[in-house]
Amino acid sequence: KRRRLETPGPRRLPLVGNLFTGIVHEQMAAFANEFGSIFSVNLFGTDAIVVTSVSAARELFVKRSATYATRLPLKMVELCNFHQGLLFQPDANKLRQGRRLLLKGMARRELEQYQDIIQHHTLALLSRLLAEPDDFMNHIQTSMGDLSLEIGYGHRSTGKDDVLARRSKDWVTNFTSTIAFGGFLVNVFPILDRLPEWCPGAPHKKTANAWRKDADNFRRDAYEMVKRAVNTGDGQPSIISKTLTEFRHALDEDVIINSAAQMLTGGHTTVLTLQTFMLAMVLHPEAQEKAKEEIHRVVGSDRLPTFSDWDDLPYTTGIVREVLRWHPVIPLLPRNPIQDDLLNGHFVPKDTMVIVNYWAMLHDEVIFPDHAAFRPERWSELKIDRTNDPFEIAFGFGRRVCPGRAATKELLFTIIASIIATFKISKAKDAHGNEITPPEEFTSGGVIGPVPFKCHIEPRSRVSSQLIAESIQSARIRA
Ligand code: HEM
Repeated sequence: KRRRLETPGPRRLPLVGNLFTGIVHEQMAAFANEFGSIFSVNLFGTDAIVVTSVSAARELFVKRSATYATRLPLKMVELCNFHQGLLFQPDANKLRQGRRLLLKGMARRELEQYQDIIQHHTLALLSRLLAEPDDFMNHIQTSMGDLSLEIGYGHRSTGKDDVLARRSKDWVTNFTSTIAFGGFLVNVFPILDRLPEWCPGAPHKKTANAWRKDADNFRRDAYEMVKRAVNTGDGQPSIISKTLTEFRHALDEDVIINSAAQMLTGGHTTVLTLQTFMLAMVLHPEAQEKAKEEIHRVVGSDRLPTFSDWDDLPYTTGIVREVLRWHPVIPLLPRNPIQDDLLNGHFVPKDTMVIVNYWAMLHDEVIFPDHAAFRPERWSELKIDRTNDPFEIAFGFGRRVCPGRAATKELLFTIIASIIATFKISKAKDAHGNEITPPEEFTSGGVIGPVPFKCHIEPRSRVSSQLIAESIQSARIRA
């Protein structure tokens, strides 16, 4: 018999529960003002707990990590067999193995061996921005997708016609579509899966069958490609080739296949974060100018910034943190307790969906006054610590914290600082010469990014274009 949640929360309507008609994570954050940082909601009959403060998140996901380390898959994720990666892995042993693989593969000291790959794709992005600036949204996606594919599988994309890169892109797109609660009706009403495929209420079945087949084939083909190369001794350095060479016997083969593919979907968050950065630069030219002055003063104009400049560029690091805070790419993500629990004296049954509201934590008005504004200077005013640093919040907590966090910090800083150093990003103009101000509008779903917008991108000077060309040349010589 279903027991009702006793945790206080907003009043529900019959059948539908709490209706969220606007931006869900913002509306869920607003309820915290009335009900505190842990409250309950009902989503079309499913009871859920929402967590909106860092201290509450640490209490649950760090102190009570054994209870809250699980994340149950949404129905569509399960139907597509996408829960075999890491994000929704239900098997504790496979989860441990998969996390070991990625944490080891993506550790900062490991990344040093991939410096040439990171530099290659950073420069590829800069040169694409130089050649076809209007297509910047796609360039970011292509460059970051290619980067993940090369670090993960040792495969260097040959460009638009590269079959593996296209299949990888499809896998990432399909995976991210399934993880939005409202993206498929069957996620909201799992009972719909009992309908036969021909029934109008079950269009998800055909999609799930096709996506499952494509993903299973892609993940296996990509893995077999590396395995063959390792066996013949001509594998390029990559996370999988290293795994196969160094600790193949400690891991199940299906864990290697699925965890590596999860890295590609994880990498998509950097695409959306960099697109958010571009929007911030168009809307806040003053921030862009300050960062440019800082970079030119500290780094000079005869080399591109690298991660070793992090400590010397506080305003630029403020931009990186503010981009992650302003519109976090993952605003919400669930966890589920593996046993009944008590929260502030309120009963939480096993398997309840506990929604972590990262957006609410990063928009806490007490910690981040004028929270909706993009203000990189707030990071010089704040004493940065675990209660406010986006690198300690936007990447999750405890046992399930993002394994890509250290790599992302390095990558985002290097690319953002390099773009600011070499390009001026400003508003595009319409046919009459009027500036077009893009709206601060974001997609909805499990991972979010800005809706496509236009901007004007030009090299800061002839020296900037030369710097990009020379960096490409010297990278080629080194390779
Ligand atoms: C801006 C960039 C990124 C953000 C904001 C981000 C954020 C997150 C968050 C919030 C989680 C859930 C953590 C939790 O439940 O406590 C997560 C998990 C994960 N992330 Fe990231 N991530 C980013 C980049 C990456 C990258 C580059 C990778 C590539 C390896 C990656 C791979 C993963 C994986 C595999 C998981 C699942 C871990 C698990 O469930 O145990 N992420 N990420």
